[in-house]
Amino acid sequence: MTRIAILGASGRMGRTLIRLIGDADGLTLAGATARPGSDAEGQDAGTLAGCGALGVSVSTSVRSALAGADVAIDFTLPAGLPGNLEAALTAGCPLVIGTTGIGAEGTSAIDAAAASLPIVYAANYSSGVTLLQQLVRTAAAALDSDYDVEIVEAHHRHKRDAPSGTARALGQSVAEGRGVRLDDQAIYAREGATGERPVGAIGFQALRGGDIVGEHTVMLAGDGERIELTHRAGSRETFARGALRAARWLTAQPAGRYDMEDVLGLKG
Ligand SMILES: NC(=O)C1=CN([C@@H]2O[C@H](COP(=O)(O)OP(=O)(O)OC[C@H]3O[C@@H](n4cnc5c(N)ncnc54)[C@H](OP(=O)(O)O)[C@@H]3O)[C@@H](O)[C@H]2O)C=CC1
Ligand SMILES: O=C(O)C1=N[C@H](C(=O)O)C[C@H](O)C1
Repeated sequence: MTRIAILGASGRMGRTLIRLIGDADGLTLAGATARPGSDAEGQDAGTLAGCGALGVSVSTSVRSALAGADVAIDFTLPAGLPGNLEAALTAGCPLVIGTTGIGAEGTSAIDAAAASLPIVYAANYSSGVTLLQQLVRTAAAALDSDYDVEIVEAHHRHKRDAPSGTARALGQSVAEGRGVRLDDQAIYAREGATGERPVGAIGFQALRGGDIVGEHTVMLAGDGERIELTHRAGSRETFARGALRAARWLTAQPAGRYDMEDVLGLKG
C-alpha cells in the first residue's frame, strides 16, 4: 500500500487526485493540506473531493500532513512551494510537484532539494504531452529556422499563470531541438509596431476562458506549408493519473530530480 499526502487538497487538481486515490487499489490517502486560512481546514478530504469520507482531515500544516506518508503530491500555487519543499526535506518525504508558474527561483529551489530528496517535477503529467515534448524536439531539430515556431495554449478562466508551464516546456523542447537557449529566443507578447518577426524567435500566445481544461499547439510555419502538433486534455484526470503513476514510481528512486520522461521510461 502506498500512502500519499496531497498538498493543495481543496483545489481542482487536489480534489481530482483524492477521488482517484479513493478508487485505486494499492493507494491510500495519508494527509491533505490547503492554504493557511483556508475554509477547507478541518473538513474531511474525501467529503470535500466528493467521494465520501476518507477519515483524513484537511490541515494547514504540511508537516503534520506528511507524517505517515510515503510520498507527497504538490499541486498548490507558487507561494506554497518553499514551505512544501522545506517540510518534505525535514520529513524525508519524496515529492511529486505539478505547480506551474514557479519561475527560476522555484526551479533552483527544486534542484537544491533534489540533492537529498527524490523529486519529480513536470509542468504536465499527461502521457500525451510527455510524448508531444519528444515529437516537438524532433520536429524542431529536423526543420531549420525558416520554419517559424508559435506555441498557442488555451486554459480555463481561473488559471493564474501565463503562458502555461506546458507551453514553456514545449518552448524548451523547441530550443533543445534547435540547440539554442529559450531565454534568447522567446517572445511572450506582441502589440503595436512590432517590426518583422525575428528569425528563430519562439512565440507564445495564451488564451483564457470558460472551463477549458488545457490545450496546446506548437505550430512550425514555413513558406507554403505549416505543421501543427496539438494536445487537448479533456479531463483533469489525465494529469492526476500521471501524477499518481509518478508517485508510485518515485518511492523506489534515490534522491535526484526526475521528469515524466523518466517515469514513463522514455529516456534512451
Ligand atoms: N503539472 C500538471 O500536470 C498540472 C499542473 N497544474 C498546476 O497545478 C497548480 C494547481 O492548479 P489547480 O488545482 O487548478 O489550482 P486551484 O487554485 O484549484 O488549487 C490550488 C490549491 O493550492 C492551495 N494553495 C493556494 N495557495 C497556497 C499557499 N500559498 N500555500 C499552500 N497552499 C496553497 C489552495 O488552497 P485554498 O483552496 O485554500 O486556496 C488549493 O488547495 C497550478 O499551478 C496549475 O497550473 C494544473 C493541472 C495540471
Ligand atoms: O492550470 C491548469 O489547469 C493547468 N496547468 C498546467 C500548465 O500550466 O501547463 C497543465 C495543464 O495544462 C493544466
